[in-house]
Amino acid sequence: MAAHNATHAPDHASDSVRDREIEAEQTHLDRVYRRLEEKIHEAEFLMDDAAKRGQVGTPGALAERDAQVFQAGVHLHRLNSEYEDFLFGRIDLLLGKDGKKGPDGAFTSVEPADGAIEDGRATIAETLHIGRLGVLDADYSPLVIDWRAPAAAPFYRATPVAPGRVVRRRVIRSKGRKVLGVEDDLMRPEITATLDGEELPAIGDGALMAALGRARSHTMRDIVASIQAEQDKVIRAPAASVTEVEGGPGTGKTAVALHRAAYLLYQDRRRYAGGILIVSPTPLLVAYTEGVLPSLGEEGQVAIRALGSLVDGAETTAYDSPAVARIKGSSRMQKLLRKAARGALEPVAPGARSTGRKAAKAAANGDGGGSGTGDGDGQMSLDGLFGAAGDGTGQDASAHGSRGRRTPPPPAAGAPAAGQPAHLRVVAFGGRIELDADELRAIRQSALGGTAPVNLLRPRARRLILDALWAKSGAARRYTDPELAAEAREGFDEDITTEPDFQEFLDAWWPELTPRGVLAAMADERLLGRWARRLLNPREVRQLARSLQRLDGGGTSHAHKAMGDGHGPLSVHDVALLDELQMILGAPMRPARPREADPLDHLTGLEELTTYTERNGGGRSRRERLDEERTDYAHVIVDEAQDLTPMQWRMVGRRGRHATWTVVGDPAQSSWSDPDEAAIARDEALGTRPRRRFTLTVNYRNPAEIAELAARVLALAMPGMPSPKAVRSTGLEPRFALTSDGAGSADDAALERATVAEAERLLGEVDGTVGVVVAMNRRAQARRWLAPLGDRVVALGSLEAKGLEYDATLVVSPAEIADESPAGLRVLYVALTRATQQLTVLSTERDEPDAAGVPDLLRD
Ligand SMILES: Nc1ncnc2c1ncn2[C@@H]1O[C@H](COP(=O)(O)OP(=O)(O)OP(=O)(O)O)[C@@H](O)[C@H]1O
Repeated sequence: MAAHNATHAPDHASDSVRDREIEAEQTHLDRVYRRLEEKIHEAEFLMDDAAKRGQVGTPGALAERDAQVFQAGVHLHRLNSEYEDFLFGRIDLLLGKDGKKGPDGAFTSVEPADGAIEDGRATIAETLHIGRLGVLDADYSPLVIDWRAPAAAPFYRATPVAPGRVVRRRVIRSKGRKVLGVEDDLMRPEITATLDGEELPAIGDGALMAALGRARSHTMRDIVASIQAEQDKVIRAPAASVTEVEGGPGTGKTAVALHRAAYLLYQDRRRYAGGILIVSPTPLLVAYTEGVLPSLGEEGQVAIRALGSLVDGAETTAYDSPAVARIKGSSRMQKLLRKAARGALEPVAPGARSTGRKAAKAAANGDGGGSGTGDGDGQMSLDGLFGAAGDGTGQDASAHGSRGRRTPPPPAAGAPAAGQPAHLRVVAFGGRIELDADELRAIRQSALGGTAPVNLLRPRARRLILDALWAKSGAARRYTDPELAAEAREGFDEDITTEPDFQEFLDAWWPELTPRGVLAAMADERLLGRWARRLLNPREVRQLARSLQRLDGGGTSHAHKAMGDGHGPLSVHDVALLDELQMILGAPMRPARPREADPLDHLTGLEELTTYTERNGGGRSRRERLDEERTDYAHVIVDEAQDLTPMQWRMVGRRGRHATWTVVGDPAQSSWSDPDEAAIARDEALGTRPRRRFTLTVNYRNPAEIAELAARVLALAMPGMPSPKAVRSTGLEPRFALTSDGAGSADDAALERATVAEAERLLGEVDGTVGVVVAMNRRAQARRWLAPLGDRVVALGSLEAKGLEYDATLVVSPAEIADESPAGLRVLYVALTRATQQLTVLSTERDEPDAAGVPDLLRD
């Protein structure tokens, strides 16, 4: 640890000393901005010059122009970005041991020279300013060191226990071009150091505490000014193979992951041109964190995607009930999907869909809609998509923006109107040749042999059909000369395949399958039962089929009708299934998209493979295209890794087959019920690459009072698991409230009154945000209750709270949250660790509160 162990002298510096120090930093910042302006002019000149070069027309000039425009463009963009605090740090250092300087102009040695301190006195030999980008003066002396450069590491790593050369670390707060204040930590408080003959003063109460005390908004801030030593080690860890980071709530895992992405790009921009993917559990967390990288000067090369949006065209926040999620996430689905993808081609006996249709009708009528309806097995809301019905709060518009809801289903690609043909009849050599149902089935089985992607087997099936027809025609016997036979066969094939009827037959008999179509076909309980034999039990088959009926636009008696359809709402877990199916089916051949023309092509008459214009063209941002196009990244960062299901690990693994990885998570916060199964899938995704493990131990989010309460649930959820150490305390104990005086009634009206009243109270207590966490199936209800309170209050289902934080949190009915799933206690632990300042727990009868209102689960 650095700052919270560091010594910041009591604020003894007088106002005049403080003003003088601020003024000195202002002078430096002015100098930095003057230099930045010069650099902007330089970059603009380069852009101009490059455009002229484009007209020269030789391949060399063209390539040079492209590289130059690209570099100058990136540079200009960075320089032009208005940073809130471009320059945020400073270190004052003793003379280095060997007196050598690095390429950034700073001394390289970490340890002070012998004799740098004598009789408790020392002279400052070097002062470095740290900022978001490195800036060199015209004489190449460092005006600002990039926070990621090796010379900046002591700013983060120095502690009073191991200060190295650092005597004083200063955090500078500025807005635009104005310095607002400074906060100092002394790393060697025992010595008297002088700079330019004057004693080095220490100002303020320390930077970390100042940063942690600030009110929270709806977006995360970067922590560049106060990264702590144990975090810095992770951020700067070499990118080889797999870096695993564990740590409790609030230890900065997400912050560290984001800063690591920026660090890796700085270290080796060329290597990571292949893109960095950050996988986040929810779109809420994506929205919360996506401002951090631009504030660190990095944007284009990093894609932050939620698990529900990793597959193009899918965008969902709807959750399956825990029982269904468990089935869909399990690695048993691999085999089942493979069977379904092959089975979906098979003809179906009439009436086979009746069960499915009945269930679909029930779902359409609202039965089993996710609000606690039993399925006859005595379980809670088994096949409901939590919140799938638009609740209209607008808090997560994408939640209900699943394409299927908003856009009409496209026509069924390749699906016949009247089901599968039972036989094939063609006319050749003046006679009829026929293949009956059994023969067709045998051909299909033979074509399907092996593991090749189903859609890519169609040409093989076509060939086998032609072989069978040719054999039946008896024509082969008529030709003894192989050359003549081959010629006749060619003519035969051509005659048959150019018949529109044959093409129609093929489209119907071997339609091009789509992932959504296959999922929709699995909504048929009878079919699913057949494919799931020995994989799922009958109850699981029923639960899964019912949940997939939402996808099914069907209602015909034939599975194929559903296959091009399936445009109903997806759940987050369906997305991993779609990705798996995409792999099983294989992408059919598509005609190449024509390349947009580069205007310079016309000038030069040359064809470039890619041009800067093209890479940045088409009116779409680089970021947008990165998001859309990439399925293989150079580095993959997985946040909240403890929550990935085995099927999600497979989906993410496919995006990092050649990548290095950073995987951050906390097993104590896992909402997945079978951690062992997930661990196997995680190992498969990460392969046998060597791993480096780090643990983060300090909780920067919760005050000690809240962390202590949460630790009680942790002890129940994972006995023996250590809690991270809270770094500050507010003196405010968590509050316990009841739905009505003493009784803790569970009726909805009483719960609404109590929830709204407490949220209002908390709004009055804090300047920033208030998060109200409820059980998943109360999500829509809570949003309605709280909508009138404005946008400082956010209502969240328990699974959505992951990774987020609020100044104050209200947790509604711990028992309801804990009872929701086998992982309920861990989900409750997540809910209790979201607050930076205040926490209220609201109990109902079900929580069995004691006289002080403390629910059973939270008592000592
Ligand atoms: N060194 C730091 N300086 C200032 N703030 C920090 C520091 N480290 C973490 N924080 C703050 O602590 C809070 C928690 O960080 P973060 O969300 O990254 O933790 P986490 O480990 O991902 O938590 P969870 O497991 O609950 O998702 C954030 O507000 C973050 O900005």
